[in-house]
Amino acid sequence: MGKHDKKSGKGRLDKFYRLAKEQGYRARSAFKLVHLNRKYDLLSKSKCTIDLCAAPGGWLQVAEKYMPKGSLIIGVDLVPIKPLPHVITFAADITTPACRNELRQHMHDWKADLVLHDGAPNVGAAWIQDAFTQNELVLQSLKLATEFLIKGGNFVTKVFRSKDYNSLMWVFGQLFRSVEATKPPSSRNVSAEIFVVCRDFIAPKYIDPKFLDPKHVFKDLAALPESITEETGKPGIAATQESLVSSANLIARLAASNNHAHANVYNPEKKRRARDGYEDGDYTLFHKSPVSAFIKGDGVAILGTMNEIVFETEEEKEWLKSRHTTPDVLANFKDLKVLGKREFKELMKWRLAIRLEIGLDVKVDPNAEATEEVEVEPLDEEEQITEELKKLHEEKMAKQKREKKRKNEIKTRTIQKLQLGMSAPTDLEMEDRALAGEDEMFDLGEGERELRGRGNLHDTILDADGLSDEEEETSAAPAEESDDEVYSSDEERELRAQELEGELDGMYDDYKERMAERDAKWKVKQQRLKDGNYASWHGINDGEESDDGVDKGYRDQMVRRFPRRGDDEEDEAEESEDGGWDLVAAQKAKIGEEADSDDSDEEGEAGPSTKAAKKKAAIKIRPDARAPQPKKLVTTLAESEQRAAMSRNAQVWFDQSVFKGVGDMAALAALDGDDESEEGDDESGDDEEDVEMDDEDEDDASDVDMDSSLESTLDDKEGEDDDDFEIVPQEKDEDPEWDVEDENQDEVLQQKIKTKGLLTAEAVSIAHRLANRQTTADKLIDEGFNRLSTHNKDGLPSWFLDDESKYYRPNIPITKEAVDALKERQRALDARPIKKVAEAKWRKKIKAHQRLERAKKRADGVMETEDLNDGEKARQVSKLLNRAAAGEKYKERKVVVARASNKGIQGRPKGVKGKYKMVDARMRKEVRALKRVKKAEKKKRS
Ligand SMILES: C[S@@+](CC[C@H](N)C(=O)[O-])C[C@H]1O[C@@H](n2cnc3c(N)ncnc32)[C@H](O)[C@@H]1O
Repeated sequence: MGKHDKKSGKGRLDKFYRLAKEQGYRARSAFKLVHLNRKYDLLSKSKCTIDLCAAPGGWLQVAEKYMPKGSLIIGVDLVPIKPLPHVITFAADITTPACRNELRQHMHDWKADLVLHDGAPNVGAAWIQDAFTQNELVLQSLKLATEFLIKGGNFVTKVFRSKDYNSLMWVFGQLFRSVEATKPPSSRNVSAEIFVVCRDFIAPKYIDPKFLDPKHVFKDLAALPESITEETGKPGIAATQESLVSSANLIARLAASNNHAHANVYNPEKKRRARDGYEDGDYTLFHKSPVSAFIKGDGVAILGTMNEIVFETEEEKEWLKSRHTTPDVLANFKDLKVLGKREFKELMKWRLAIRLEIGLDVKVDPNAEATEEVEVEPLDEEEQITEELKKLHEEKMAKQKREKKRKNEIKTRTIQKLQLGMSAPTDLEMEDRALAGEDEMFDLGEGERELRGRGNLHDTILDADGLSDEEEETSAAPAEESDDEVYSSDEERELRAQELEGELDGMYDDYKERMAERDAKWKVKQQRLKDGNYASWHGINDGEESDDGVDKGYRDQMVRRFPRRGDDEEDEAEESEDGGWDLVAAQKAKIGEEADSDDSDEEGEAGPSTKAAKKKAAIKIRPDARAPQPKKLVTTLAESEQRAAMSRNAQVWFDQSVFKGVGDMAALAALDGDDESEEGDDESGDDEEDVEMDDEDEDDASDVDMDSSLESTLDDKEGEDDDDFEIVPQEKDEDPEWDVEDENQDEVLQQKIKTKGLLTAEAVSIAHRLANRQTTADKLIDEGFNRLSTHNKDGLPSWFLDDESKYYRPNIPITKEAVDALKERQRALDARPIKKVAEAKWRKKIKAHQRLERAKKRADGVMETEDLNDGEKARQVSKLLNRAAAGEKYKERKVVVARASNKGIQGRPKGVKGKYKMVDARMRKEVRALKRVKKAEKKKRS
C-alpha cells in the first residue's frame, strides 16, 4: 500500500489517540471507560474499584479522576503497571489464586463497588487471539467480581462477540439485575469487542461453581475440532501450515457470506460488522489465506474475510517474480483489514494480471467481442434520415444549451454591472470579453464568434429581467465552439469588422430607443447637450421668440447663467442633471476674471509670465469639432463645389466651424499655398494685419461680429480669386456631420446675431478680444486646429461620437467683461415692460388722444356759439378739456358671491349699488384651474 503507515493505516492516530495524548492518558482505551461512565455513571458512586487487566493504566487514570477523593483503586495486570497516584497496582495473572490473595490483602475486609475488566489475551506476536481464552478470561474476571463485589455493585467487562456470547450474557443475567451490552464510540468499529455493563449485583450467598466454569458455560467447546484447540498450543510454522490447510475449509464457509465479504472489500468505509459471533468451527480472529486461493478462488470473498494472504508454495513464490507483484501489493497482502477500497481494487487488478499470466483468463478484444455479438442490420433510407435528423436535433439542442449557459453567465455579470451603475454598453462589452478570458480582445473573428455565441448584448440586457428560473437551468455542457472559423484574409476581417460595427450601432440605436421610451425628456436633453456645446461658440441659441420678443434660446441661456428667483425649479433640476452647466459657466467666469487680470497686466508689463498666461488662455480657445454638425455664423460660398477641389484631409480641416466663411481663402491656401502673392501691394503680406484692419472697420459696430468681419474680408478675396482657379464640382458629402445641408440656416443665424447681438459669454469674449486686438482671426483659426478638430470621423460609430459630444466639451475661456456685458443686457431686458403692459399703455394713450380730439371738436362748437359771451365760452372749453384729460373714471364692478342670503336670488342683491357680478366659490376654482391648464399647455408648447 502506497501510503503504508502503520499507525495511520490502522487508524491508530485517530481522534481518541490524540485526545489521550493531550489529556495525559496512558492509553486511548481510557476513553472507553470515560464513555461508559458517561452513559452509566459508574465511577462517581464508587468508593472502591478493582481494575482487572489494567495495564498500562488508562482505565485506572480515569477511575482516579472520576471517583470520589480517597477512594480505593486497585489495578492488576500480567505486566507491571507504572505507579499512579492514589492507585494500588500489582502484577499477577487474574486466573491464578495468587492474584486473588493479593487482592484480598489490598482490600482487607472491604467490598468493591465496581469491578472493571478490559483484559484481552495476547498470545505472542502471531496475533492469534483465541476467543475461547478471551471468554475464559471474562469468566475468570466474573469470578473475582462475585468474590469482591458488594451487593448492588457493578461489573464491567469486555467480551468478543462469538457463539458463546449468549451463554456469557445468560450467566451475567443470573448474577446482576441489569445487564447491558454496549459499544462506546471510542471502541473501533473494526474491533469485535463489546462491553457488557452488569449492574446491581445480586450477591447470592451461594454460587454454583459451574456457573463460572468455562467447561460448563461454553458446553460445546468439546465439540471443537481438535486441530483448532491444538493450534493454540502449537504456535509456529507447523501450526501455521495446519492453519493454511484448514483455511480452505474456512474460506468455503466464509464464501457463504460472500455478499458480506464483497461489501467489506468494495465499501470498506461503510462496512458494518454483523456481530453474529464466530463462524462455526472458527474460533480465531486472525485468518491467513494462501495466495493461490485468492487467485484461483473467490478473490473478493478472501479479501473480505482474511487478515493476510501469504505466498508459501513454489508456484506461489513464482508469482512474486511477476512484474505486477509490486512492493505495494505485497504490503497490502500483509494486513488486509486496514486496506481501503483503492487498495482492494489494486489487489483485484493484480489478481487479474496473474490469472492472465497463468492462463486462467484470456484477454478479449472488446471490439472483436462487440462485432461478434452485435448483429448490425443495415438501416433503410428512411431510418437513416430519421437517424440523421435525430443526430442533428441533438447537436442543435446541445448547442442551444451551451449558448444559454454562456448567456446566463453574461446575464449575471450584466446584472451585477447594472447594479453597480456600469450600464454603458461599451463598458459591458469590453469587460464581458475580459471576464470571458478572451485574450485576443481585438480578434474580430473571436469577437464575432462570441457575439454569435451569446446573442447580442441587447438581448442579454433584456434577458437580465426576462429569463425565467427554468430557463436558467442549463446543463453543464462544455462550452466548445463548434463553429470556429478562421478568417484568412484581411478582406474577410474587414467585412467582419464592419458587420460587428453594424451590430454595435444597431444595439446602440436600440439603447437610445429604450432610453427615449423610459425617459421622455431624454431626447430633449441629448439635443440640448449637443446644442449647448456649440451655442456658446457660435454665440447664438436657436429658438423661437417668446412673448416679450426675446429669443428663447437666449433667455434660457441667460436664465442658466444668471438664474433669477422664481425661475422654474424643474428647469434648474434639468440643468443640474445636464452636468451643472451653469456651474461650469460660473467657474469660467472666475477663470475669465483671472485671465482678464492677466490681460490687464499684460498691457502694462508684457512680461514673459504674462505672455505665457496669454498663450495658455489662447490655447484654450478651441471649437469642438468632434461634436455633431455645428451651426455656422456665415456661409457664403457653394461649399460643395469647393470641397471638390480639396483633399479629404483638407475638407476635414476647413470644415471646422471657425473656417466657415473663409472657405475660399482656405481653399486657396490649401491649393496654392501662396496667398501672399494674391495680396498684391499689401506691404505686410500678413493675414493677421488684414484681419486687424477689418476689425478696425468693425470697431464702431455695437455688437462685435467676428464672422462678419471675416466674411467681409473674404468677400473681397473672393472677388480677386474667382478667376484664378476652377472649382470642380464634387458629389455632396453624405456625412451630415461634415456637410452643410442648409445654407439658409447660417444666413438666418447671421441675421439673428445682427439683430440681437451675440448671446453667449464665449462669443462675446472672443468678440471683445478681437475688438481689443488681443487676438486675430488667424490666431483663432490656428487655435481651433487641434487633434480632435481634424480627426476624421468617417466610420466612427454613433455611440462613440455621442459619447464624445457628451464628455468632450469645448472649453472656451470667457472674460469678466463679457459676462458683465451680458448681465447688463439681461438687466435691461428685465427692466423692459412686458408686451401686454406696453400695449395697454399704448391703448390708454390712444384713448386719451381720441378723447382730446373729441373735446377739441366740442370746444370749437362752443366757440362758434353766438349766444355765449367770452367768459362763458372760456369756462365751458376749459371744462371740456379737463374732462377729456381726466378720462373716464373706471367704474368698479362689484363681485357678489352667491352664498347665504344671495344664493338663488334673482335680480339685484340687497345693499349692492352700481355694477355688480354674481359669482360662486366653484366658479373661482374653475377659472383658476383653467388658467393653470392654459399655462401648462403653453409651457409644453414652448
Ligand atoms: C487492552 S489491555 C488493558 C488496557 C487497560 N484497560 C488500560 O486502559 O490501560 C489488556 C491487558 O490485559 C492483560 N492481560 C491479559 N491476560 C491477562 C491475565 N491472564 N491476567 C492479567 N492480565 C492479563 C494484558 O497484559 C493487557 O495489558
